[in-house]
Amino acid sequence: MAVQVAVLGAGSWGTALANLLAENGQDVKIWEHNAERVAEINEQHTNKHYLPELKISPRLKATSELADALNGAQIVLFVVPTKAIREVAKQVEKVLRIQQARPVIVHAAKGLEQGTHLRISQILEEEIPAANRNGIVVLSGPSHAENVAQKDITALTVASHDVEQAEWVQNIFSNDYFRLYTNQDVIGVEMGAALKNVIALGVGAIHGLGYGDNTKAALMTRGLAEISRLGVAMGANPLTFIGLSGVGDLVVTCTSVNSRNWRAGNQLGQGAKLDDVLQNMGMVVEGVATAQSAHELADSMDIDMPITNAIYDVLYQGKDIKAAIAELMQRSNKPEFNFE
Ligand SMILES: NC(=O)C1=CN([C@@H]2O[C@H](COP(=O)(O)OP(=O)(O)OC[C@H]3O[C@@H](n4cnc5c(N)ncnc54)[C@H](OP(=O)(O)O)[C@@H]3O)[C@@H](O)[C@H]2O)C=CC1
Ligand SMILES: O=C(CO)COP(=O)(O)O
Repeated sequence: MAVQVAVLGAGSWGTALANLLAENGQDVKIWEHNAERVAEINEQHTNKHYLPELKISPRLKATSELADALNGAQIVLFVVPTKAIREVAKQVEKVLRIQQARPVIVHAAKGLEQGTHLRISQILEEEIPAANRNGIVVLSGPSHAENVAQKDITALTVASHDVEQAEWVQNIFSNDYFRLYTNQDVIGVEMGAALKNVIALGVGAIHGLGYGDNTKAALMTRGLAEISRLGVAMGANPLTFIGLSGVGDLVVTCTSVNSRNWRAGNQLGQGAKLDDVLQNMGMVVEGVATAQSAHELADSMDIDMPITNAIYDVLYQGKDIKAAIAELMQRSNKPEFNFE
């Protein structure tokens, strides 16, 4: 039987996921605050701004009324940028309370909240009381919306403390090009997802500056080392960082022109100003805000994250990228691993 799903956010990823679910035979309503985009999805079956190539399934219905999207939904899938999660969750909570509903909450966002440094599932836990949610599940992993829209074979992680719930969501999303693996390490999955965006900004920047493959491999590998360091200190399982939501997502984001984070970094490396880059992107570049959260979090926990800190300095302190690279290279010599 079809499962009723409310998808919140008709950006690139929300549209790709909602369309996939509709094509899987689920009953999907996508909520979008922009009424013109709602009309475009319902009447033209397109979303030209975010996914210009996609022909959207006529099974997918869009609405600008949150209560309409949530009415009867068994799954509520949050796919708005990190900075909008709390605000949208507050609106959802009000509606679920009136509807006396208790859906499974799933999110596919990748970031850490600015100020609080919270992971997305923690924000959702704070804003939606247990009486109005039947667990929280995280969808993550190497998955550019553009590739999923083209039905490229894609493998992801679906994470929840409750393995049965993760398996239920796994079955609802799975098809012949979209394969999901369950994982109970919610902290590791969310931390890998958030922090790889910062490293992708750095890899884009060194590409823009003309550095070669050795430099990119070094940055990605040492980037993963510090992502794992912070993640493990927060309670993650180190193995998660060699999985799809760790190295998998780091690789796809650091090597693809589809990545907004990589593209933003590339433009910065070529000398563009951050404000101009963000304004011209027309889509969210999560790594910029996450660089600040990760820098502050690592500082407060006394975790060494030299690459993330260097990227923070470039983005927020106006440091020259070449000077930041030189400082990284002048650090004292170290062993690769500190085996206990
Ligand atoms: N794109 C991708 O390939 C992937 C993205 N992700 C993650 O998914 C999340 C969403 O990204 P993505 O879809 O790419 O982002 P986009 O920038 O493509 O789209 C964002 C969507 O959220 C909406 N939105 C923004 N702010 C609000 C708000 N306050 N209230 C309601 N709606 C809002 C936007 O509406 P409007 O257009 O009106 O501003 C738009 O529909 C991010 O955390 C990203 O890291 C994860 C995997 C893949
Ligand atoms: O998370 C993503 C791919 O897995 C998308 O990355 P960008 O936000 O950099 O486009």
